Amino acid sequence: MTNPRIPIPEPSGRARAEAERRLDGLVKPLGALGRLEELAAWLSAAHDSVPPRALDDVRVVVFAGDHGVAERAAVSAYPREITAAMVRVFLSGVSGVGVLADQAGARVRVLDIAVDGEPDVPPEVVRHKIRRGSGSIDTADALDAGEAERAFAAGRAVADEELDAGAELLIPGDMGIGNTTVAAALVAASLGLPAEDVVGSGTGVDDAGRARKVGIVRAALDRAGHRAAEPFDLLTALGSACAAATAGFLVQAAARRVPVLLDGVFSGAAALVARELAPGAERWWLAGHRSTEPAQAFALKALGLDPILDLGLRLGEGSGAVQAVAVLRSARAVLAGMGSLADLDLA
Ligand SMILES: O=C(O)c1ccc[n+]([C@@H]2O[C@H](COP(=O)([O-])O)[C@@H](O)[C@H]2O)c1
Ligand SMILES: Cc1cc2nc[nH]c2cc1C
Repeated sequence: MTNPRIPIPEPSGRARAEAERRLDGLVKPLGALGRLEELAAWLSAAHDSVPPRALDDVRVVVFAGDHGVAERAAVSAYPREITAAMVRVFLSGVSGVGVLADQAGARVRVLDIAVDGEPDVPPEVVRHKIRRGSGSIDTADALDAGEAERAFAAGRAVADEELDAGAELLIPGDMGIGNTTVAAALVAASLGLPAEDVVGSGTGVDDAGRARKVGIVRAALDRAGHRAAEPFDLLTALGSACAAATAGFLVQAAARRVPVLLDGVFSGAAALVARELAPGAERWWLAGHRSTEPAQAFALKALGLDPILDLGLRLGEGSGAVQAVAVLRSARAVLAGMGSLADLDLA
């Protein structure tokens, strides 16, 4: 299978340099606004504008799906039926990300990409559905031939829908019991790491549960770790329809010059694979927060991304990233509103 590289534009180096020059002249000691200054320059480069434009229209898309590993072994602290039930919770507006998105003035859309079942939801929620569940990666491929490409294209189409409707910042959310096992396998295969190093406790499994997850990831790597060189083959073997759709979503935002705030371990793993399909796309992504999952730390390090927030979150759904929106807006406000050192009346 060939790897169709997707061209990604570069953020503006000119705007970044201009932002850095202006930040140095603001009414504060040099560098005193720390990471906010770096984010202000980053956003200026993305928008090719100093100050950058306001981020009024922020959208979270939650990609929901089931994973075969959760059926075969107790890899999660919760039953797989939670995935379908949570789709209804997202629709009712009382999910964690729903409440936190309200605080940020962001919208939340949920899509059933691969929930195992036919939930009673409006047709638009299943419009991009690829399949019911994904294969158990330790014993079989997650996806059938062609499904990774179809899910990736669906993710791109979803990003296009949101961007055409006016989105100025995209956040990928995830919902899927068992998905931290799949994310760990993708990161381990991509980076050549052993299962023990990447597996975490997900929704809160105990030591025995974590040991079971390590065993599953090890078996998955033994079975198909050698297929990591080709991104669609990797997604087919060790990923899921949601991972492929999330990767497409991330790539399309970058292709259209729109910033993304990555969330936890699942979007981190998808981003690692997405970068292989679209080198340079990572320049349009920020890491919204640090999750408790070790695989996320490895993925972000490999992508050269440093999390904005570190709140000990492990919810997924886009819940950490959406809280970083306030920080990005603050970074922009500094450039847009602060006075200059040169105007101080020191007499
Ligand atoms: O975002 C994270 O890093 C994260 C860490 C732990 C758990 N989660 C969420 O919990 C689910 C996966 O956990 P598990 O234990 O079922 O693999 C899935 O719905 C994720 O959104 C998410
Ligand atoms: C209730 C619940 C909500 C979630 N949201 C994301 N992952 C989740 C896992 C569980 C168990």
